[in-house]
Amino acid sequence: MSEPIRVAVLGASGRMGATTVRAVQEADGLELVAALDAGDDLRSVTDAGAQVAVDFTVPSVTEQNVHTMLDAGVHVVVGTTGWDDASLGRVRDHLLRAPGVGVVVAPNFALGAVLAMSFARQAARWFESVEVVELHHPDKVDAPSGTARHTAQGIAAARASAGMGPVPDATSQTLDGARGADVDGVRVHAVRLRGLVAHEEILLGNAGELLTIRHDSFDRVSFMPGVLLAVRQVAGRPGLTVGLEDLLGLQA
Ligand SMILES: NC(=O)C1=CN([C@@H]2O[C@H](COP(=O)(O)OP(=O)(O)OC[C@H]3O[C@@H](n4cnc5c(N)ncnc54)[C@H](OP(=O)(O)O)[C@@H]3O)[C@@H](O)[C@H]2O)C=CC1
Ligand SMILES: O=C(O)C1=N[C@H](C(=O)O)C[C@H](O)C1
Repeated sequence: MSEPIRVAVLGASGRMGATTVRAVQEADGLELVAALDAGDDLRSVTDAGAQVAVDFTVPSVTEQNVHTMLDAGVHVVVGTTGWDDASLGRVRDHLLRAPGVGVVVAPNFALGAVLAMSFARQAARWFESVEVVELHHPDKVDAPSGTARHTAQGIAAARASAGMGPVPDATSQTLDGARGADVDGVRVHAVRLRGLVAHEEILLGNAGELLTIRHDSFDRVSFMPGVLLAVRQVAGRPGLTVGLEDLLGLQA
């Protein structure tokens, strides 16, 4: 039998970190060797001999955590949101100086959410109108969600490559925020409600018809199959992988 993959969890006391700690402890072929939270010294990741670090911390620290892990030669699976082209670019550059090391950054590890994004990209070129609504628990610190941004960016790219123009919208008088955020020309709306976990609706409209693609995470265990898949695959994927699509054999 092969040796288990040694895993560290960063943000281990948080909602996602605690769920990940349990999932790693229960998973075949994985061994939890470190569980860190705010204030802990990242050197304990390497002291514990971790091969893969999973980051579910906060947008303000996640990039620095990844650079520190890369300097230590540790593969990283990142679920924390807040990434943009600039921060991803800095990690890509850093990886040139860390040959053989892999980083997977995924805005959503729920298999249904990844499929919903893929379906939305597939549908995008056939619908004149599209808007994204994300709905989350009220303790979430960022809006719109990383998933909604990724969804909107994918839809916008699909529309652009199909040569489509802007989404029709005659709004000229509005209260600030009423039309949501503009992500590459796609309107994104964020709802925060006690009782929710993580949900997304993609609304695609044509004259006389509406296609709704909806995904619901009712429990954080929904993210764990994707997290464990990434932990198992990251060492075999040197460089930066953004999104789980490639790991699931879906078109990004
Ligand atoms: N990709 C995906 O599938 C998913 C991604 N997420 C994302 O994951 C992130 C975490 O979400 P969630 O678990 O709900 O948030 P929580 O606030 O519950 O957890 C974050 C944890 O990180 C800790 N933390 C803060 N700074 C550091 C640090 N420097 N080093 C180590 N730990 C630190 C926090 O400690 P303290 O509270 O003391 O500051 C807290 O325990 C968010 O960005 C969220 O959007 C969430 C769900 C799924
Ligand atoms: O904070 C959360 O809860 C979630 N965050 C991620 C995001 O911003 O997309 C993933 C999921 O939506 C849950």
